[in-house]
Amino acid sequence: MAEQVDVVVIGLGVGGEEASGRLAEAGLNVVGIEPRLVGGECPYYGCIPSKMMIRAANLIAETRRVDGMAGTASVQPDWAPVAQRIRDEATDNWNDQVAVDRLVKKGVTFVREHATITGPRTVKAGDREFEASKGIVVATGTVPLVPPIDGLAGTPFWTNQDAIRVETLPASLVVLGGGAIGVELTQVFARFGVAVTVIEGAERILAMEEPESGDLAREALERDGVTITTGVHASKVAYDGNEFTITLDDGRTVTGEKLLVATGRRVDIKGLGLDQVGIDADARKIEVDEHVRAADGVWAVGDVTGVGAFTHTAMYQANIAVHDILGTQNAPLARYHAMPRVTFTDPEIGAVGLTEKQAREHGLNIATGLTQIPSSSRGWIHKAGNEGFIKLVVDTDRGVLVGATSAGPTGGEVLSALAIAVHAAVPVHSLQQVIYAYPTFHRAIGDALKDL
Ligand SMILES: Cc1cc2nc3c(=O)[nH]c(=O)nc-3n(C[C@H](O)[C@H](O)[C@H](O)COP(=O)(O)OP(=O)(O)OC[C@H]3O[C@@H](n4cnc5c(N)ncnc54)[C@H](O)[C@@H]3O)c2cc1C
Ligand SMILES: NC(=O)c1ccc[n+]([C@@H]2O[C@H](COP(=O)([O-])OP(=O)(O)OC[C@H]3O[C@@H](n4cnc5c(N)ncnc54)[C@H](O)[C@@H]3O)[C@@H](O)[C@H]2O)c1
Repeated sequence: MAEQVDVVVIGLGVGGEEASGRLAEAGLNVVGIEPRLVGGECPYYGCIPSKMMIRAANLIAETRRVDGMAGTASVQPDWAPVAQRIRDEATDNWNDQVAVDRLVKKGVTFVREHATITGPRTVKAGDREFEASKGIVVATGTVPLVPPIDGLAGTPFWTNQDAIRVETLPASLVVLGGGAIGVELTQVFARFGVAVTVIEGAERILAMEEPESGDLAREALERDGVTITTGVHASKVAYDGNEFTITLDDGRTVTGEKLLVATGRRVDIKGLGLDQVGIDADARKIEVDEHVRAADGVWAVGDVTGVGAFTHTAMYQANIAVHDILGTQNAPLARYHAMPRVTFTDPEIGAVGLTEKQAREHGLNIATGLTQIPSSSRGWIHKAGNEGFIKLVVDTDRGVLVGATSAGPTGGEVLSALAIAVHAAVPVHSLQQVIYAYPTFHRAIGDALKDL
């Protein structure tokens, strides 16, 4: 017999953990189901450990900038403390007991099983079945997308999970895919002395961002000794027990001791039973409306919705689902026009809203403003490592920013002002009247506004 509850949350990554905890704290009877680690990809194999790696790699790069500016310094990179910190501080040796206890303390009934939807409002998990009077929240995230390249399957290639867990660095690494995961991890490993080659199928790395961002990231990675190949795909992969050989479309070959596949993510919802609630299980994502409702009695949050695969998006959507399920008056509605994202390379590349190309594709009349960080007062003072720029994309009919990129030593932080401007549609005329503190990196926003 099905156990009667209020809500069943399937998948306890960032989105599911937030939604289930909040609903239980609000007094609902909530079951959270997760076969792997409570917290999901971000704390164990994603954001947190990768940013710990980046912190370490950036310390090395900053130390190397001492010469000529503050004396002399040398650094002998050592991966051991990085691996140790990830094991001890970030992941508890990939043990989620603390997260499980935290969730249970909030009142969630935790079930460590794989869940399947068996009918409207019913979910099976192992030998238990639940009937959820209010409904089901699907928060099953994504898995690495592995392209069907001849020979690749069956080789011991890395995904992000292997790269995050690495204890001993290889001498050389080939990275397939120059998106967020590819470029962040490439820079880390290169700064620790690994010979890295990136193969990116698009014309630029960070292909979804402004072309200036891809160019900046490329220059930074090349300064770190990385070899980058763009505009070409891998057609064949071979592994001889010691080394990978990747054959490219144009006949060239690239070799490396390890191969990291970072070619995007895909939802894995085929066996979830979505057809039981009228959702297409063959779709590439679960479509949601402004309440993040996917069907009657079904909400979806996080990467599975295909709306920007970021932790902040999963949290944002979880909040909307929670309010909708609780029936809050004037509940918030999902709006994605000011979606922020930061690629944590050095320089950091933050962006919000539309790129210039996307804005033009939307049929908007556009003006852009661009300024270089090294030519700002603070950038000039900063000197070594000051590369970056601010680019603004303005809808000239409405007189508001619809997108912006902020790249530089604190690009992700400077982005905050631009994110608010895009989110709240602050008139450009008003942004031009702001007093930007001197000499900050964010004062360059004023310079970019003058360039419009
Ligand atoms: C290397 C890397 C670095 C990243 N860095 C950042 C960053 O700096 N900033 C940022 O914002 N984002 C970053 N991300 C993205 C971020 O990790 C994801 O957007 C976030 O984890 C999505 O949360 P989620 O809850 O949607 O899914 P997930 O975290 O993927 O969790 C989904 C959970 O659902 C479970 N599940 C799946 N199927 C079932 C089932 N049938 N039954 C029960 N449970 C199921 C899974 O086991 C999993 O634990 C990074 C990702 C990677 C890989
Ligand atoms: N700082 C952050 O917020 C952060 C960091 C890492 C990951 N993430 C999230 O994780 C998601 C997944 O990251 P990702 O880097 O795997 O995906 P991505 O979609 O960002 O980039 C994948 C890249 O691989 C390329 N590619 C695809 N197939 C290829 C092939 N066969 N050969 C060569 N290149 C190929 C694509 O052109 C693309 O540039 C991101 O979209 C992002 O949302 C966020």
